[in-house]
Amino acid sequence: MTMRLDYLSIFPAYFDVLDISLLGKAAVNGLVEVHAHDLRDWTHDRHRTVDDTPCGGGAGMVMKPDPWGEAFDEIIGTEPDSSVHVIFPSPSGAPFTQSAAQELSSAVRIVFCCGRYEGIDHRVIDYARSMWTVHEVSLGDYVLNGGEVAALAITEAVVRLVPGFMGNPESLAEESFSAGQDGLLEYPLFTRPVSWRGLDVPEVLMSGHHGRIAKWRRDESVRLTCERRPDLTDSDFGVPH
Ligand SMILES: OB(O)c1ccc2cc[nH]c2c1
Repeated sequence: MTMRLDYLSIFPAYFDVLDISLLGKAAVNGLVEVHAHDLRDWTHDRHRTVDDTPCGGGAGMVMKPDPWGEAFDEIIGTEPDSSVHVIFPSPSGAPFTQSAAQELSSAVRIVFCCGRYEGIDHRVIDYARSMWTVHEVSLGDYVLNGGEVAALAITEAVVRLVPGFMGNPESLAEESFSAGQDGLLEYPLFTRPVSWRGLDVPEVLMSGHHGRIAKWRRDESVRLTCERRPDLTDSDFGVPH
């Protein structure tokens, strides 16, 4: 199954980067198909206008609905289809999570709508909700200048989970937030040399004792999660003794 990814933006060149690294390889292997579109291609005036002043007043400009609607008609179609996932990155969106990435990794089509200015006329999102499966998502409690960087981050989080993408899928099981880690943060990692600038690899990791190593790793995951992400912990994790 090939996952089709579409990106609607006034800066489509942001997505040229998807031709490199693993994502580029996935495209070559037919796992994903990437299409970036310039929203201004669906404007009809000399200045290729995509924005206008906000109704009700206020600072900045709002993206007009018309170009979005015409782009939707051409790129996605005019018939409802719940299998199409339309993602609007937004500071006011729901937090994007690893479980959301996992769910989206089985999608056949994902369309990223990258806003700019103060945002997109809300009727565009309402219309999209009437037609497709819509996700308004935020990467965190900070504001970017547009949706493109968020779309790239979400793309990477999703595509790396597509079956066949990662050479060694086992590595996914032990990552932060993965089910195999019970949603905990990943433990600290070490490799050779064993001693480096007076800093040594923890002895337990060189012991060859798999049970002790597993316990050390679990304890470290719990400690780090309790310290850095108490929001992810619950009574089951407790605090390592
Ligand atoms: O922080 B964000 O993810 C984000 C997303 C979309 C727009 C549109 C204008 N500023 C934006 C910020």
